[in-house]
Amino acid sequence: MTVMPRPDADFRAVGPLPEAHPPVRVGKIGVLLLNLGTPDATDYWSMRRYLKEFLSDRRVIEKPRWLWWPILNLIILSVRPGPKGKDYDLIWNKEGDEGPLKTITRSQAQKLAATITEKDPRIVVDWAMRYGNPSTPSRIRALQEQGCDRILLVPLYPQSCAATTATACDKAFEELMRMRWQPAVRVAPPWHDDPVYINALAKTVRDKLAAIDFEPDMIVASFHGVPMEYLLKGDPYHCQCQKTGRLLRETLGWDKDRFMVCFQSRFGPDEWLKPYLIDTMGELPKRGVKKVLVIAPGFSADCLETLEEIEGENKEHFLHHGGEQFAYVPCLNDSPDGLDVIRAVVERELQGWMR
Ligand SMILES: C=CC1=C(C)c2cc3[nH]c(cc4nc(cc5[nH]c(cc1n2)c(C)c5CCC(=O)O)C(CCC(=O)O)=C4C)c(C)c3C=C
Ligand SMILES: [Fe+2]
Ligand SMILES: [Fe+2]
Repeated sequence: MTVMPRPDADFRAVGPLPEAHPPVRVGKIGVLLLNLGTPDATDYWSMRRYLKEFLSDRRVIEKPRWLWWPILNLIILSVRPGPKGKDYDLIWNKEGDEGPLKTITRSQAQKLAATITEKDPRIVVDWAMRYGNPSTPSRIRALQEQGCDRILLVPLYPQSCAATTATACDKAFEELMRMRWQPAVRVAPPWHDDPVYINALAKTVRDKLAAIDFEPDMIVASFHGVPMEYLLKGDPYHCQCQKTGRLLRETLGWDKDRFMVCFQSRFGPDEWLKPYLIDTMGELPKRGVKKVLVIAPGFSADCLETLEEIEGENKEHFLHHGGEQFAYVPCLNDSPDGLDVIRAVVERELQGWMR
C-alpha cells in the first residue's frame, strides 16, 4: 500500500497547503461479499432488533409507511421475535455462536481471499451483511482505510431482486455518499444463467442422487418468494428464477413433468409468487409423487430458510401428507464448486482492475 505524500507540489501555484491535509491510502482493490444478515443472538431482543431493521427496509416492504408502521411495531415485533428465535436455535452454529449464514459467508470470503490474492496481492476480500453485523457501512469504510481506491460489490444473490440485491447496494452507496474521496465502485451482476453456476448446481444434485437410496419422482427447485406485486412492478427476480430452473433441468437432462420451480417463505396475507412450496409439499403425495428431492438454488449459503424451513417444516409437511422420501440438496456454500462460482464472477468483474 502506498501512503501518498501531501500533494504540495500541485498546490504550490495556488499557495501553501494546510499542514493538516490527511494522508491518503491508495493502491488496493476491495472485493466486498454482501449477504442478507442474521440476528446476533436468538433471544427476544436480538431477534426484535434484527427483524425491526429488516422489516423497516422499504425495499423489502413496499407498503405505505402509515399502514406498515403500526402493523410492524404493534403486532409483528411483539409476536414474531419469540417463535423465530426458537427456530434459529434449531440451526444455530453453537461453536461459533452465530447463524450459519454468517459462518458460511465468512468462510466464502476467506477461501476466496486465499486464492485470489495469489493472483494479485493488491486485492483485499471482505464480507458484510445488509442487516445486523458486520454492517455494510463499517466494512466499506474499513476497505477504504486499508487503501482500496476501487471496490467491487458482490451481492451474493444469483437472481437479482430489489428486496435483496438492490437494497444491499443501497446500503453500500449510503456509506459512499459520506466520503469525499470515493473509491471507484463496480457491482457484480446476477449470475442466474452462468454455466459455471448451473453446472455447480447440477453437480450437487448428481452427488445427492448418488448418495440417496431412492429415485425421486420430482425435483423441486425452491426459491425465496416475494409479493406478486413486485413482479408486476417489473422486478427481474421471478424470470431469473425460472431461467435458473429451466437451465438446471436441461443440464440434468431431467424430464419436464418431473421438475418444478416453487417459492417459499410467504409472509403476511398478500399474494406472493406461486406455486407456494408448502402447499406443493401437501399436494404432491395426493398426485402420487411420494419421493422428492429439493434444492434451493437462490441461496448462496444455507440458512434459516433452507435448514429450518425446507429441511424441517416442509419435509415434515410432505411426510405428514403421505410423502415417503424427502432429500434436501445443500446450498453451494463454501464448497469447492461454490467457491468456483464466486471466483468466476469476481474475476470476470475485476477485469481491467486485476493484473
Ligand atoms: C417480508 C418480506 C420479505 C421479503 C420480500 C423477503 C425476500 C427475500 N429474502 C431472501 C433471503 C432470506 N430471507 C431470510 C429471512 C427472512 N426473510 C424475511 C422476510 C422477507 N424476505 C424475514 C422476516 C426473515 C427472517 C426470518 C423470519 O422472521 O421469517 C433469510 C435467512 C437469514 C438467516 O439468518 O438465516 C434469507 C437468506 C431472498 C433471497 C429474498 C427475495 C428474493
Ligand atoms: Fe427473506
Ligand atoms: Fe422463512
